[in-house]
Amino acid sequence: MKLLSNFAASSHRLTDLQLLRDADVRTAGALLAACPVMLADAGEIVSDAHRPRLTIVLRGALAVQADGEAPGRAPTVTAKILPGESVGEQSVLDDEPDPAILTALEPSELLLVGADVAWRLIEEADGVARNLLRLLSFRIRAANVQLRRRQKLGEFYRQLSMNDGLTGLHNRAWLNDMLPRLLGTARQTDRPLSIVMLDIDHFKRFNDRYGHPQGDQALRMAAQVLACALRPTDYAVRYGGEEMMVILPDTCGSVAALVAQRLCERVRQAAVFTDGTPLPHITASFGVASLAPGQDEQALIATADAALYRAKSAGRDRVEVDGSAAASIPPAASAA
Ligand SMILES: Nc1nc2c(ncn2[C@@H]2O[C@H](COP(=O)(O)OP(=O)(O)OP(=O)(O)O)[C@@H](O)[C@H]2O)c(=O)[nH]1
Repeated sequence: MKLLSNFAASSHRLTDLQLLRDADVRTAGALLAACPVMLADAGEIVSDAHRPRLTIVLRGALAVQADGEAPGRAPTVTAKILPGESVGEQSVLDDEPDPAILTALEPSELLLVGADVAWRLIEEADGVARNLLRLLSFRIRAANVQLRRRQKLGEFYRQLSMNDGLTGLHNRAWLNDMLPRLLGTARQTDRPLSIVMLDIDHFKRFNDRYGHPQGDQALRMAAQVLACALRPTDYAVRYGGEEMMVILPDTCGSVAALVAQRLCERVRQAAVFTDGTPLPHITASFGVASLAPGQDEQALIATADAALYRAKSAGRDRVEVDGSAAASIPPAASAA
């Protein structure tokens, strides 16, 4: 930066400065008179990493870049400071150098006010403290809005990472996070919890015969059946490939078997359409298990999987519950 003059010798007016709006300009003028007015070239870094100070833009513009950027990453511009505006108030109040990086966006004239003068302005020039409070309050509100936006965005991406892209159901990451918690709640409240594992029947044949996109459509349809048939307190998860899981909190095995039977019928009855053309109906096999004392999530899933395997072996398109064949639905005409 190049020294142009002190503020008293410059042509800039105090009343154009945001911090001095409606303030005691006579006192402020006397305090600022000796402060240097500097000329910064476009792209020049003008921040002082060693001392707290107020930088007031008289002409041109400054970019403020947050500190702590990862090396090699393009820094993020968090604010643009225009003529009349200032930066560094927080550093003066904290008596710490400003960690932000200030860069001139164009040839700029800057008034540099050291922390000692800035404090005298606050204490001696009426109106400066009020303007400073207004400014800081505005910045806090703007920072809060930005924070809320980031939180919402973070939540959006978190949700996205917890959902299966094809079916919209919860995914395995969600299951790994949530199932232990749901089991914990069931144990703490001494309430039952059941799960249903389901697997589309002869899905390989369906894919081979009608094509993978049509198979995808069948998976979406099955997911929709689950989403529509369950209570708001139940959860549907895409467990893997063509296998899905339903979690039924507060539900004993016999009720879970009825739910599974209802799902089995609805999957069988639902039509799969591609481009408006109906394809043969699909079926699915279901295994039901209820949380037993001392059982963890792995054991619970293994029990439901074993029941599902039995439903497959018994002819598919049916429901099997825990160890016993508690429910069985006769197979209907299917694509296979
Ligand atoms: N279209 C489609 N197919 C999938 C997807 N994920 C898994 N599959 C297919 O699902 C089929 C599963 O086949 P298998 O495990 O042999 O089981 P199946 O043919 O359903 O036979 P059973 O389970 O014994 O009734 C495989 O061909 C996979 O490619 C998917 O996202 N989309």
